Amino acid sequence: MYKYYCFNAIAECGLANLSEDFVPVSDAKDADGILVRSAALHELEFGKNLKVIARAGAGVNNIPLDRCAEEGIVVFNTPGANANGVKELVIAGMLLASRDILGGINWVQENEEDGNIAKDAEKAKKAFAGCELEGKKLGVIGLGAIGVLVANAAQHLGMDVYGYDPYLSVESAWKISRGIHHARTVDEIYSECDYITIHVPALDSTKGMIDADAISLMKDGVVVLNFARDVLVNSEAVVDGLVSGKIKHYVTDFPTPEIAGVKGAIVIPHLGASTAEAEENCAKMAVKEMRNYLEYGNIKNSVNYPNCDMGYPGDNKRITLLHHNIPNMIGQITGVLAKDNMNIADMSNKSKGSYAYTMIDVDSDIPESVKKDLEAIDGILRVRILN
Ligand SMILES: NC(=O)c1ccc[n+]([C@@H]2O[C@H](COP(=O)([O-])OP(=O)(O)OC[C@H]3O[C@@H](n4cnc5c(N)ncnc54)[C@H](O)[C@@H]3O)[C@@H](O)[C@H]2O)c1
Ligand SMILES: O=C(O)CC[C@@H](O)C(=O)O
Repeated sequence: MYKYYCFNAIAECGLANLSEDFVPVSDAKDADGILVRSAALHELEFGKNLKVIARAGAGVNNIPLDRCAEEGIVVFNTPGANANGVKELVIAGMLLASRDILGGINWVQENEEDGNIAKDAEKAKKAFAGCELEGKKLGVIGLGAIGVLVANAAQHLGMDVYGYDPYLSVESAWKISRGIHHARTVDEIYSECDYITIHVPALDSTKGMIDADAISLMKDGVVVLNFARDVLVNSEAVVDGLVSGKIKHYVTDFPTPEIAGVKGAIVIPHLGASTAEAEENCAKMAVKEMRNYLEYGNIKNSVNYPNCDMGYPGDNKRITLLHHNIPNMIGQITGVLAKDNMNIADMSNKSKGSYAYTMIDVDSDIPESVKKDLEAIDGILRVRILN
């Protein structure tokens, strides 16, 4: 029996994929697994039974990844599951910044009682005229699941698209349209583009990257779009840019007190992934990841441990070990099994940064003493016996 706790509303169609072996609990401290969207978990003290956190979404800056790794908690996210929803809102954001659609809609609402509204609209509309996207230069910073979709869609709209991503994955390279220009430096994006959209994770290396220096390189009247995270921009610099007119519009999915009321800011209440499709995709993927890990120990799409998948153990018994990525771990682990005369049928060991994961299938029952002996090895963070 596995206990799980949901920190946010997780789409029902995902939860429906949990078997009757999974029961919801009302206190996160009792859970084996946590499902979460954007709730901040940094201050949360984790229960000792917690083994997995599955983030139904892409960004994991709401989760203390290193503390989780040290406490033997595997954190997953759902790569790409909400990318299309965000892409569509970014395109909408570019249109809102190009045409004064919001101003026009407000004018109609303010004049709803006007019996001559049809005629008066024809006079008023010149105040809301804009420009087209076609032929304009778009810079996309970060060509992951979202950035690639935005770049390709913008190209289909006739934009001249530049992409910058020094860590481009092979998967993204396969997906990106041939016509997207490869920007070799981020400064090239800043200086060349009329629209700049950022799709990178919030990391120490990316926080505040749109600062006063970056903005000073941009064209006058640039449109900056941020559907990734508020902390990627220096708010003060963006507000200064809007006030001076250097930035024509700052379109963001992240309301903050600094930016919310500033003229030229188009602020959306974090709706990028709020589509039925995105919520369902994320919930299904997060539930699948949590289930596969709790039931079989398989890791796919973890952000703090390596991927490692040995499928279904069949008649074998499975031991899984989360540990530090240090020398002689395998020797010590197999030494414990050898002492108890256990035969290894299959095994896998993978590492990611400072952490590693070992899965071992044996063809006999596993005595409780083996678990204790394995836990006693220096550097072992969690041992599970999946009988
Ligand atoms: N508004 C929303 O609702 C919403 C929804 C999904 C994701 N997001 C945010 O968008 C971010 C991107 O999502 P994704 O699904 O595309 O993630 P992703 O991991 O698929 O892509 C991120 C890309 O950024 C690149 N990158 C990292 N550092 C970079 C740098 N310094 N310069 C340029 N590129 C860099 C990576 O190589 C990767 O290709 C997430 O981390 C999350 O914060 C927001
Ligand atoms: O869950 C959400 O609504 C937002 C998720 C989004 O910010 C993400 O990083 O995937």
